[in-house]
Amino acid sequence: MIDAYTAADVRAAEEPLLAAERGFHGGLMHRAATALAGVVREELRARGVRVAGSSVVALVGRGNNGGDALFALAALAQRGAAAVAVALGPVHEAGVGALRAAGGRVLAVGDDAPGEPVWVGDAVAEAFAADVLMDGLLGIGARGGLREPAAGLVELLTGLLDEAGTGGPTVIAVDVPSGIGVDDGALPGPVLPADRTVSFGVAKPGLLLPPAAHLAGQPTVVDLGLTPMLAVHGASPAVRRPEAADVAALWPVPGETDHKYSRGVLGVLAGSVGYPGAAVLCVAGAQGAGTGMVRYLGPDPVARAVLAAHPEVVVGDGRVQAWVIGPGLTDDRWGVAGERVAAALREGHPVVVDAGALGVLPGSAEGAVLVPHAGELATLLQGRGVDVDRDAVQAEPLRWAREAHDRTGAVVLLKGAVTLVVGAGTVWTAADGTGWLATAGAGDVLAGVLGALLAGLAARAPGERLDEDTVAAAAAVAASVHGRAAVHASGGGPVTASAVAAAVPRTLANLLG
Ligand SMILES: NC(=O)C1=CN([C@@H]2O[C@H](COP(=O)(O)OP(=O)(O)OC[C@H]3O[C@@H](n4cnc5c(N)ncnc54)[C@H](O)[C@@H]3O)[C@@H](O)[C@H]2O)[C@@H](O)CC1
Ligand SMILES: [K+]
Repeated sequence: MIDAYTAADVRAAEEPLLAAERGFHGGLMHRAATALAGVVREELRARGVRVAGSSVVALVGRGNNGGDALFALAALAQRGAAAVAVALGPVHEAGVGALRAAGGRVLAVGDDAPGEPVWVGDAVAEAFAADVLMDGLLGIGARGGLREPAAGLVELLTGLLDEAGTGGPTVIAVDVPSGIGVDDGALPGPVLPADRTVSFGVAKPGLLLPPAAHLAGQPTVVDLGLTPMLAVHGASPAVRRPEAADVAALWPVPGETDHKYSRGVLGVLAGSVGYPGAAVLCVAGAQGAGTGMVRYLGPDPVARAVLAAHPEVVVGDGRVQAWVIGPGLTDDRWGVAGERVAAALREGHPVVVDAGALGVLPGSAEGAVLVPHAGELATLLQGRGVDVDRDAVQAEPLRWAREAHDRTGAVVLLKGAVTLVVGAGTVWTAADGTGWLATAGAGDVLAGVLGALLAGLAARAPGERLDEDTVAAAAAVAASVHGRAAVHASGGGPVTASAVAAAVPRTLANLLG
């Protein structure tokens, strides 16, 4: 599990350690900088460049984030790298001293920065020509986005990096990409996109939350010994992302005495004469995820298509442990869908609600998991009197997913390259897919996978309602499996929703094996 804690929790955990350090050389900043320098060396190796003779540049801001970057540069200079700090104001004095003592250079952008004064264009050129570029402008002490002159410099560099494609330096963000909303993943101003973020102690929410997560690259968490202090403070993770072991831990694996009913029966109310494929794909996702049985409800021609693809499906009503309601329904069926959602919730069954059925939710949909994309979330909120559109949802997905949770009582899984799951407690994310997964029908498969997982979990606890955090965790785990299946099916190339569903059993076998 990647667990992310808010800046305030990290500070509260750090403070007693920093106070107790009293200038001890091997303290937190030394550890952070040593680990950071180690990651830079890894990235140099990955580029086929030796440390001695390499070029490493850091953009350095006024706080301890800049201090980390300066000490890491000093460590690299000691190993023979040409290490250059671009200071954008007054910076960590001891860090500058260490860098200079190790033979590194300091360039100054702005009157109040130490070092050789340079024109911003020259600083950009120096940074762009490096093998590795560290972003140490702002860390967890950031208030709002980058200000000038850092903002302008980052905009120029981002433009150059965009044009360069895969050329240009490997960018490593120090703790967080500078200028992101550390706790909410917002982007209040320009941010340098990183290939990798080295986060100290624990991950920060902004590394896992869209839109900032898209600029953080691969997160690497360096253990600084903070975890016991976080526990002492009673801090709990603000955002979590399941990893392979967490998928395996939650996924219900059949035992010797299990039968189809004890493994979970999923009801699927999906598909229409206009969109029969949505039903077929949803059922394919559920079957791939290993549900005990699927009961399908829908128009005859669609039922025939479902049976043709999946002869093991039972058509018609009956006992189920969970529902998927909505994929591919046309408006003539929304009324039926709304009644079925309300009935399932009354009976205490988890319900995955998608597409058209999102518009016919009961006043309180507690117990449901809504699985909209950004446009559907905007429509759902508009229907409840909120003035918001798709672009606003994409700019602040956490805010609007939370708004939808607050207004409906349901767990909200907001689909995207980074999937967000918001319930009353911890926020969950998943980001295991590929860009190729943005294809028609992929959402129907996800609904089926999640429905199957919820049916399996509900079958394990007969007569009990699944608690909200379990449902939210299941939603993130299903999104992770769906993304991983897409990666398997894709092999780096295009992928269809059918191929994603077909890859789910293999993906689960790898995860559970
Ligand atoms: N204190 C330590 O020894 C440790 C610090 N760590 C590092 O320290 C960082 C936190 O250090 P700080 O608390 O100094 O915070 P930052 O390094 O994030 O810097 C905050 C400073 O920048 C200024 N600032 C805030 N918002 C700004 C904005 N939008 N534009 C321009 N300037 C702005 C403020 O004046 C503040 O002094 C962490 O992110 C991490 O990198 C970690 O290495 C762990 C140990
Ligand atoms: K940073």
